[in-house]
Amino acid sequence: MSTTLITNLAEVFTADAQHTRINNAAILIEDEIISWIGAAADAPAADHVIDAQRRAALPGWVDSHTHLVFAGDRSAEFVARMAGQEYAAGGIAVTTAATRSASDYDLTRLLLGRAAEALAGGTTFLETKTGYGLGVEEEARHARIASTVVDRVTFLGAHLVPAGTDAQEYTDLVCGEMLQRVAPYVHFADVFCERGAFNEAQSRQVLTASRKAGLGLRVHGNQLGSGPGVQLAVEFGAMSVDHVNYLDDADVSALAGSWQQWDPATRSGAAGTVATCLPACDLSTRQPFAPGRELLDAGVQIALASNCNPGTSYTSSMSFCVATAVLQMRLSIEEAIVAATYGGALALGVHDLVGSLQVGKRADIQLLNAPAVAHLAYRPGMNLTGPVFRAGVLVAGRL
Ligand SMILES: N=CN[C@@H](CCC(=O)O)C(=O)O
Ligand SMILES: [Zn+2]
Repeated sequence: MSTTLITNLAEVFTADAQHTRINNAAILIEDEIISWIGAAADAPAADHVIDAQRRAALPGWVDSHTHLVFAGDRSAEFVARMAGQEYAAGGIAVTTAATRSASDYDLTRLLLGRAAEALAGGTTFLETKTGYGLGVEEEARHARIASTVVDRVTFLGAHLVPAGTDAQEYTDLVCGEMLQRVAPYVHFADVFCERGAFNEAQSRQVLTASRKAGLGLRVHGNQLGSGPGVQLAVEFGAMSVDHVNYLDDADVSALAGSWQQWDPATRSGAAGTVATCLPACDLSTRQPFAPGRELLDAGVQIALASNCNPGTSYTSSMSFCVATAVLQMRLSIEEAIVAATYGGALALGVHDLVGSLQVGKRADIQLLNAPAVAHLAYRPGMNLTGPVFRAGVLVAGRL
């Protein structure tokens, strides 16, 4: 057993249930686990000592929603959108064509590069989705490649009905052979329940089959307009419903109802459906921000994620998402950090492992080149990520 003490921290924000903040602090790591946190003056001895030079520490980001297995470029679509064009689900087909023609080597190389960018930005736990294959062989290939790089993989065969294919036939394929082929590589299944993608009946079919296959469920819902996505997610006990831009009172009540058996003070009980807000996507598609403030006030557990993908949100910067959530969505800095760490972990069902700095949790820690975590929003657009530790090992940045 080896111990490492990170000391001389100006501030530690733990992202625990009480949003505990400790000034002049230190963190002790035993192998890959946090074994002690407290005032630096009281710190135990350790085999190795790291002087954090008055930096602030917080948990590594848990990015619970990305689409990183892709090739090609859609910057022209983005430029057209900035000139007034509306975002439509059909853009997915452009990336699908480019991704299908990329070799395993190229797709892996591209994915590794994106995962490294995320890590350098402080993301220590990463989910990604398939969904640019849209055929049995391609979806299985993308799932297999993703499973070699990221922490959790989500099957999103139900992203778009490929051109020239009958919607019902394609949904049957997703729920049958495709699901069977990807299942060994994935943890979750997702469906894009939206106008131009999958309707309520088709989404229901995908969720039913995926649940039967033993996968955790997620839904892309209420992104481009109001619709049945949120209600379906709650009805099926999905772990998250993501986007949530267009919610009515019944949607918010349904989400809040799903958390009734959860005690936020002890973070115990039966978890409901996390509402995942994607502020970088909202900006890039010129959609209204998801009502994160209202959801929190209603008692809903929320997550913030990057939704890094070539169509709607080509950034993996969780710091940018946190700053935007504070500046534009009226979350406090503590609420935004918790949503981007513990909230993401809850959405992925890994909250006992990562997402907060607590004794017994994996030592996924990012240090900021700043004395307080408030600088994440106070200095928006600045790259403040310093050394990043994953399972107690320095994996990015410099001491
Ligand atoms: N909304 C569906 N899927 C992605 C966008 C995919 C694309 O346009 O390529 C999203 O989460 O925004
Ligand atoms: Zn998405």
